[in-house]
Amino acid sequence: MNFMSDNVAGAAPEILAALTAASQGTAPSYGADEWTRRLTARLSALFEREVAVFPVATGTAANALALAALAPPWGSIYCHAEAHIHADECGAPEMYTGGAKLVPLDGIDGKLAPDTLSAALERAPKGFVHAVQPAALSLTQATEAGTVYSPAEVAALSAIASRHGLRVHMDGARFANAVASLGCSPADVTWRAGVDVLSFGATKNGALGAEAVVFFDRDLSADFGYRRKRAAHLFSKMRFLSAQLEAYVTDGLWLHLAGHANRMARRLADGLSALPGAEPVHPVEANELFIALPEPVIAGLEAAGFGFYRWNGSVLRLVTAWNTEQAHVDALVATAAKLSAG
Ligand SMILES: Cc1ncc(COP(=O)(O)O)c(C=O)c1O
Ligand SMILES: C[C@@H](O)[C@H](N)C(=O)O
Repeated sequence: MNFMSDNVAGAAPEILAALTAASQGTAPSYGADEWTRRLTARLSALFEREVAVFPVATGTAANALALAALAPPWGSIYCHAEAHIHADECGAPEMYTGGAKLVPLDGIDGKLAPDTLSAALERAPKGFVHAVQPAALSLTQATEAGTVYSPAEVAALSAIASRHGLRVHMDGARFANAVASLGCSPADVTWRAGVDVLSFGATKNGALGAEAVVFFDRDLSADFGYRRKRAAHLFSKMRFLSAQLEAYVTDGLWLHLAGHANRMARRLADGLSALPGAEPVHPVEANELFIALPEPVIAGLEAAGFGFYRWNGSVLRLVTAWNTEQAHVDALVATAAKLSAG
């Protein structure tokens, strides 16, 4: 029973069926296929705006290449200190931007606060030739702490960024979990709130391996095709990425899958939080939970074969997925309760 990450889950049957269907016969390559054409139309409808869509295979590629479209080599990119682009992408954003500097900022529960961003941008040495120049803000939605930004919170941060001439990127590796949690429209929490480009994630939520860079300001995507090709992310059989993504956003599958993951995280958090010595670290607003438990309980859960990250010390990270079984959630809680009872 593995709660290490939503990355450990398999692919949803609807996605696999779409791949099988897309594999019949031949199709034009490098994105000239019908699935890729339809995907752009579907995402334009979903976001209520004509968008430019570029499927890639990983979230890191989506983030790093999207940021390269927003920040020049001499630019700076403001993000949360726990942001995946800062902590877990091995310098890919810095490489693909040609050297832009990430500027990590602290924030409670994995979220940036307007005052923090504003103060950082006020003190940035704009026009000083010896210093990197503020170019982009990157927000993670849902965050690495399992929290979400409301549309108003995104809009407030984007407004500050815009006042200082920055563009706004959203790392949406878990965008579906955020939208399912917020119950808002995808447009309201992206372009209507000032976001210029979204890394639209699907891999963690039922796809086999597919992400899409979605430009709400299509002018910013003018050179992106070259960036993607040069980064070796232009798939010759693009239809197999696009078929996954098309199925993902058809009939609300993406939100159905994310809603289940979020409900399982909520159930897990409610069960564990009731145990003696349990200390939740962040609010549970999507499909991740961070909780401190007594060491004997943690060791007992590990011995019982449950999979999770020891995030730091006695704090665990547990992540649920589109197919997390309620019985597994209840088994973990019951085992922890038994261990707590000594
Ligand atoms: C918040 C966040 N962004 C981006 C990524 C990158 O995705 P990938 O591992 O596919 O490069 C991850 C990976 O799990 C993630 O958790
Ligand atoms: C790298 C690791 O954090 C991965 N992004 C995950 O969420 O599981």
